[in-house]
Order: sequence, then structure tokens, then C-alpha cells
Amino acid sequence: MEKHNIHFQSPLSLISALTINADTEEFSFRLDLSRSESFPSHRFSCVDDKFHADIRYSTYQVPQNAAHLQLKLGDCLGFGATGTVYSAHISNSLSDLSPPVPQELIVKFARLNHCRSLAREAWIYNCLDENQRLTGTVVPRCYGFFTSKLTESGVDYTTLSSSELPFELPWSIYEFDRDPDRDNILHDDFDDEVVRPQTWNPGHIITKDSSPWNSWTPDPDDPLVAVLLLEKGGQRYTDFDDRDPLVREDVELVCEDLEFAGIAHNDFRMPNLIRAPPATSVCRRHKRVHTWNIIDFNQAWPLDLSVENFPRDTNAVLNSRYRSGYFYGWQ
Ligand SMILES: Nc1ncnc2c1ncn2[C@@H]1O[C@H](COP(=O)(O)OP(=O)(O)OP(=O)(O)O)[C@@H](O)[C@H]1O
Repeated sequence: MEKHNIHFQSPLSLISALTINADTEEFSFRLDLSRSESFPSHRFSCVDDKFHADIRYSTYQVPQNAAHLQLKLGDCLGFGATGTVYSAHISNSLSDLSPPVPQELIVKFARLNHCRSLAREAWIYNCLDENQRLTGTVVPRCYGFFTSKLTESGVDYTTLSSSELPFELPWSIYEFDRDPDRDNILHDDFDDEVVRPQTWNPGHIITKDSSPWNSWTPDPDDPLVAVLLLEKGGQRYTDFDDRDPLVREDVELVCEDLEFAGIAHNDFRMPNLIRAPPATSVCRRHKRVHTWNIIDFNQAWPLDLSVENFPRDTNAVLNSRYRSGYFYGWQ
């Protein structure tokens, strides 16, 4: 049993199963995935600079018996340490879905050792969708988080995941990963940084502590593939964009929206800003369609602005460090 209800029109309520077909020069596979719970975060507080276990920060409901989406994998659009991102076209008819799903989406595959980090990113998208409905305005719309065991999907992973292969699979472990046997430690993983209420009894509510993701580690003998399905945006932010005052103004407003949602991004760099998807909606706060979107939330923290001294003490934490050395990759 989970606490939250998905809004009727949320893109997160539309799809419960996913089939990805790939047939490229490099690899060919069919992967059947089902919706999976995302990984809640503890709430960060600027009052004591600690994370707080809080039953309001719990899992989101996963839709059952919703649409089954079939995708044909396209080109690789980018990659990072956590995942690789591909374009994908819908290959079955889903014309009756409301809101409509664009024909082209992106699939972010977690590298085999980073499924937990992607589950956390998915949870932040859940928060942004529920809180002030920011998906579709300053972050791409999210259509869900899905997982599959490679063995159960019938993908011949013994061949496909071999490090001898001359090409990368979408879920291949990053060649420069310092610790290919485990996922990243998240900021709220350190027990001495977490405060739990004296009578902490979340019961049936699944928070970070009781989430199956909390103790997840990659199993090389039974690998899990995890993917996040998002609306497709455009090119990443470049030095050229950075010289345009109108671009800078829009990015500052996008950061403000994230700040008012109480989400600290914690990894705000040029590659994590992309041109907004074509179907971006009008922002209610700024009464405009933002031309830039923020992505990559696997290190983000949620804050409850109603209990913080916002903006006085909180801004430094929420601040996206836009146009700092970190943003340009100098630190
Ligand atoms: N929704 C999207 N639309 C278009 N391109 C995207 C989208 N999401 C990601 N990309 C592209 O893929 C790249 C990698 O994505 P992302 O930053 O999410 O990966 P990551 O592995 O989490 O990165 P990190 O190294 O920070 O962990 C982005 O820089 C961008 O170019």
C-alpha cells in the first residue's frame, strides 16, 4: 500500500508495461519490462543540515493494467556515468491515451550497476509531477520507470554483456567506473546524517528505509535492467547559448521554478540543461513556455519549504549554481 495517488491526467499514470525492440548494426534484442516502484529520498532540512525520515516522502503508486507501450530503439543521444540515453519511436497504436504520448520519446537505460540511482531519479520525477506539476514545463514529462531481469526477458546477456564486445550495450557498465560492482552512495545513505522521529513507525508506508531499493546491489549472475521513459528534448546547453542574455534569463526562471518546488538538483552542469521538448506547456509562475529544461536528477534532494526558513536559509541549498565554475565543469 502506498500513500500517494497519481493524478488522473499524469503522464505517469498512462503506461504499465513496455517492450523495447532494438535492431541496429551493433545489437539486436527484445526487452519486456514492467513498471517498478521508484526509490524515495529522505527529506533534507536546512534547519539542522540533516536528512529526515518522513512518512510524507514515500513511494508513489505504480499504475496497474494501463497501456502496454512498444518502442523501436533509435540513435544514442548521449551518455553519462549513470546511464545511456536513446531516442525511441512508438510502434503500436496508442491514440486513445490522454494526455497523448508523443511518437518519439527517450529511453534512459541505467548501467547495470546504477539501477538504484535511476530509481531515485525516477522518484524525483514523481515529486516534480505531483508538486506544482513541473513535468512538461521545466523538466521533460516522465512516462515511468521500468525494470526487467535480463534472464527472464530471454536476452542472451552472457554474450551481450561481455566486456570483449567491440561495442557498448545500452546497459553496459561505464569503462571508467571506479567501482563497477556497486551503485553510487547517495547523500541520504549515511546513517549519522539521518534523523528519525523518536516514535518512527511508518507502518505500511514505504519510505527510503523500507524501499527494496535501499539494500539493492547489482547481481552479475542475474542482472537487472532499469529504464526511465521521458519526453525527448533537444540539444544540450553550449558556450554559444551561454552568450545569449535571453537564454540566460530563461534558465534563471527555470531554476526558480525548481527552487519553489523544493528540489535541490546538486549536479547542475551544462550537460544537464537541454532545449525544452516541442510540447512544453506554459509555466504558470512565469506565464511563458520555457525554452530550456533541466534533466538528470539522480543526486537531487527534496526539501519541505513549509518547514524551512525559505528563502533566507534555504537558498544556498536549493541554488542551482547556475553560471558558477561547477556549471562550466571547472571544479
Ligand atoms: N529527455 C532528453 N531529451 C534529449 N536528450 C536527453 C534527454 N535526457 C538525456 N539526454 C541526453 O543524454 C545525456 C546524458 O543524460 P544524463 O545526464 O541524464 O545521463 P547520466 O548518466 O545521468 O549523467 P551523469 O554522468 O551526470 O550521471 C544528456 O547530456 C543529454 O545530451
